[in-house]
Amino acid sequence: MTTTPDLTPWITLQGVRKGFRIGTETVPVFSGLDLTIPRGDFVAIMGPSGSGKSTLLNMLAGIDSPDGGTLQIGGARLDSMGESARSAWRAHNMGIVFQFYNLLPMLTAAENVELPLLLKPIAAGDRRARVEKVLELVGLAGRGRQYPALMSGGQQQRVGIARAIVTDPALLLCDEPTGDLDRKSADDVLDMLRFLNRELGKTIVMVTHDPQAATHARRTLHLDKGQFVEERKAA
Ligand SMILES: Nc1ncnc2c1ncn2[C@@H]1O[C@H](COP(=O)(O)OP(=O)(O)OP(=O)(O)O)[C@@H](O)[C@H]1O
Repeated sequence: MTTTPDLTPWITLQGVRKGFRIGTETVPVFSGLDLTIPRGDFVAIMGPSGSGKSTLLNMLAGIDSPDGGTLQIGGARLDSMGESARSAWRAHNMGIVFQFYNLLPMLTAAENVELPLLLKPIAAGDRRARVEKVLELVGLAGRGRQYPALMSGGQQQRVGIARAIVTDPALLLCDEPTGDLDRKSADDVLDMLRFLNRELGKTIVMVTHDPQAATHARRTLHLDKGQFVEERKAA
């Protein structure tokens, strides 16, 4: 079954302000950012260095909080939550895929994938079954005992994706997920993300510098000077 996003906004940013204090001054990054993303969408965020892509992703992840405005995901108002509520919310509702994988080198692929499940009341046998299932889903069946250092970049990123989806979150945030990969491995990872979006209905927000990576998304938003200046619907 191929899923299509319904058009009801699921992620909503309204008038979001965010700046960073440098010495006595606050340098604004966003002075009234609006954004809506429906559930089931796959959005690529592009923009020049320093335009605020990571700042946006950190706010969506609940790692950082807006200075003003509203940020809502599903029914949750992230802007009015405290830090610990945001991290609990994050653990239950989203997975994050990083540019440099962020795998722990002393753990096997399967142990890395298992980590987010350790925070949940799941029996060890069920945990391992779930890990095996997601490793299979990302094309790494039987590779669970391997250590990350012995895997290619593309395989390590697949482990990163497996770890991000093992708790079955509705939202995946991807920060330059192909930035460290050659074209072939990048395309494999992008096909994987597209599968997760189209077939499993995951909502995906992906920051990327790579225009070809962006073509895998349903739409691309260009961030410049604190605003989205262009929106292109994928064919
Ligand atoms: N912790 C911080 N303290 C001070 N300034 C910051 C901080 N984080 C980001 N900034 C500033 O905010 C602006 C946006 O940074 P951000 O990292 O979000 O941009 P970006 O679009 O992700 O850039 P890149 O493509 O280079 O990763 C930049 O001017 C940056 O210097």
